[in-house]
Amino acid sequence: MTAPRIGLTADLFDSRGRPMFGTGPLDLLAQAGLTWTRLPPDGGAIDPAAVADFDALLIGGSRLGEASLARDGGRLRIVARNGVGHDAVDGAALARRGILLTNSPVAVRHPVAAMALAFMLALGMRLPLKARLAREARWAERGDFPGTGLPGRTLAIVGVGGIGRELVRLVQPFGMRILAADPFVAPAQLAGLPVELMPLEAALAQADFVVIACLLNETTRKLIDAPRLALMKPTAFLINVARGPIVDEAALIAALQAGSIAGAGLDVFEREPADPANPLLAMDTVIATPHSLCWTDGFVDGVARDAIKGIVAAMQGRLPDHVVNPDAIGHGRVGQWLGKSAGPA
Ligand SMILES: NC(=O)C1=CN([C@@H]2O[C@H](COP(=O)(O)OP(=O)(O)OC[C@H]3O[C@@H](n4cnc5c(N)ncnc54)[C@H](O)[C@@H]3O)[C@@H](O)[C@H]2O)C=CC1
Ligand SMILES: O=C(O)C(=O)COP(=O)(O)O
Repeated sequence: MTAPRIGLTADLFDSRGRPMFGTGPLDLLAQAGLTWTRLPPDGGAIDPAAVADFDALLIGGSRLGEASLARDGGRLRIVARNGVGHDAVDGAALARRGILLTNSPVAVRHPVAAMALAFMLALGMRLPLKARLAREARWAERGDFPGTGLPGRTLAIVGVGGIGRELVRLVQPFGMRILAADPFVAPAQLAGLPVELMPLEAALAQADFVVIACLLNETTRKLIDAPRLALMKPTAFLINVARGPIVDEAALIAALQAGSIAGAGLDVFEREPADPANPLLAMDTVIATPHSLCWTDGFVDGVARDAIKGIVAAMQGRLPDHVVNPDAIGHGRVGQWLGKSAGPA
């Protein structure tokens, strides 16, 4: 039996070639006698060779669809998403071959909700503009730009899953009214939370701050389109911490240019990396960050630890936590390795 091979996608490394989560999470592999390999840059989609030759993959934002599975030889046990959103991975195609797909939903909650709150505070206080006034010695103008405080204002959260509910908890001290639009959340999940569940349109029309925190799928693609943006107040801010394609970007640009909404906080874009010519990047009313504002120490370490624990479990013949394509579990391929270690390191 050959030593198990574990591949890490190239986008999990920083610009100097170091794992972006430091070495701590990788120690979990070493402690289990497992070694890892950095995969070559994949141009955005997992190379079929990675599926042919590896027992486990830890993946950042790379796409993995049927094309990536062309050389599957039956060896790959698990694809672990280093994050929670798995819209770029075809979990059903993996399940058909008996390959587990896992994600890391726990460690993301606080940092991503905190990122949404950071956008709310920074947009409301006009932080980038005020920082520029100081840098350019324009103190005389500081009274020209009153901000928007959070107390007494209305927050609408689109998607009250793990991140959305953490945001509800985080904004408690600010005394906001909190609306939620989520057709699929179980009422029990909102029990005890001071949230008014309502249709999206009603929430958009009343909100001063709208935070997108739902997943991307075919029901949420362009969910925030021109007619829905038109429902928002001209004083309201839109914040997207989830996935770019949930918002119709051309419609958002038009709404900002027309002043029909006050501003936007965007960590995610329809196309990533965002085109440098994207007008959103040049607007004074927009704070844009490169899909990484929440990458604090706790986020990068915690997410990678959870994902790597899943890989260790599968390599040791155990079912990992947070399997997002449970249909894979009944497949004969899983039956062949369950209870069996992937082999000596
Ligand atoms: N910018 C970043 O770095 C990060 C972005 N994310 C994104 O945040 C998303 C949410 O993460 P979690 O809260 O952990 O996921 P989750 O699965 O716990 O919650 C997603 C929520 O969206 C809701 N939803 C589904 N369809 C909807 C619709 N049509 N309208 C409104 N709500 C709808 C679901 O019912 C669920 O409550 C992830 O899927 C990911 O795309 C997550 C982590 C980091
Ligand atoms: O967890 C997610 O869905 C994220 O977007 C964060 O993970 P990433 O930064 O894409 O590796």
